[in-house]
Amino acid sequence: MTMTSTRKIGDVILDLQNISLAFGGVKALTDISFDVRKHEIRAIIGPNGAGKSSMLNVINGVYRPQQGKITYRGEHRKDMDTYAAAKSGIARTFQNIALFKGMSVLDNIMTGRNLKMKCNFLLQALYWGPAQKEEIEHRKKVEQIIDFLEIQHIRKTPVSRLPYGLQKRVELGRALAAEPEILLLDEPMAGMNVEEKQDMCRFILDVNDQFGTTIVLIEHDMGVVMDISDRVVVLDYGKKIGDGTPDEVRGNQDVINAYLGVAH
Ligand SMILES: Nc1ncnc2c1ncn2[C@@H]1O[C@H](COP(=O)(O)OP(=O)(O)OP(=O)(O)O)[C@@H](O)[C@H]1O
Repeated sequence: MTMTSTRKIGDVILDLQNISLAFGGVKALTDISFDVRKHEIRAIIGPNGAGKSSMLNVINGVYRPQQGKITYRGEHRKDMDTYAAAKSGIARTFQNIALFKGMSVLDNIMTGRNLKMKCNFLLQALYWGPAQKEEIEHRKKVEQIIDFLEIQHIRKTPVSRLPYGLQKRVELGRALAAEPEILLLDEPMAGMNVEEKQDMCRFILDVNDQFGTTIVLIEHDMGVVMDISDRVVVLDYGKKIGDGTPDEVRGNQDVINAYLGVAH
C-alpha cells in the first residue's frame, strides 16, 4: 500500500500538553504530550489498557483530564466538551459499533448530519420551504458519501442485516456525514477479515486524501498501522514511550520491550 503523493501535511491542528487522567486510583494517562498535524494520519498504539481509548475520549470531550492543556485550531482549552468538540469538527467512530440497528444505512448516515441542520422541528413546521431545501442538500451530501463508500446497493437495508465489515463502513459514513476536520477512529479494523481490512484501509486513505480529513486512529493491527500512518504515538501503562514515524517507532527499544512484555 502506498501513500498518495499529492498529500501535504500542514501545521499543528491539535496539540495535547501534559495530559493526565485518573479514575480514582487508576492512572489512565500520565503527563502525555503529542500533537497532530493537519492532514496527517496519526496512530495511537499500545498494549491492552495502555490508555488509548482514554486518550481519544479526552480529545472529543468524553473524559476531562485532571491536568493538561488542549489546543485545537489555535484555541487553548483546559478540556473539551463533547458538543463543542463535535460542533468544531471532531467526529469519531467507536470500538463497538454504535449505529441504530433497525434503521437503514441511509437513515443512519443521515443522523450524522444532525449538527449541520439549521432547521429544527418547529422551524420545519413554520418554514416548510427552506426546511425542505435544506433537507435536499443534506440528502445530496449523504448520497455522495454513500457513493464514495461504495454502499449504494445496501442504502435501504437495515444495518442489523449487514455483515460486520459493512456495518463498520456505515459507521465511517455517519462520521463523514458531519464533514469533520478531524476523524477519530477507535479500532476501525477490529474483528475484520483480511479483505474487509484492505477495504477499510483504502477508505481511510481515500478520506484523508480526497477530503483532506485529519485522522487519529487506534489500531491493534501493526501491519495496518505501519502501512498507513504518518506518525505513531505509543502508550504503555498510561505513559508515552514512543513517538515518531513508523520506522522510528519500530526501532524504539522501549516500544519493543512493551510489546514483548519485558518487565518494567
Ligand atoms: N471509565 C473508566 N473507569 C475506570 N477505569 C477506567 C475507565 N476507562 C478506562 N479505565 C482504566 O484506564 C486504563 C486505560 O484504559 P483504556 O481503555 O484507555 O486503555 P486502552 O489502551 O484503550 O485498552 P484496550 O486496548 O484494551 O482497549 C485501564 O487501566 C482501564 O481499566
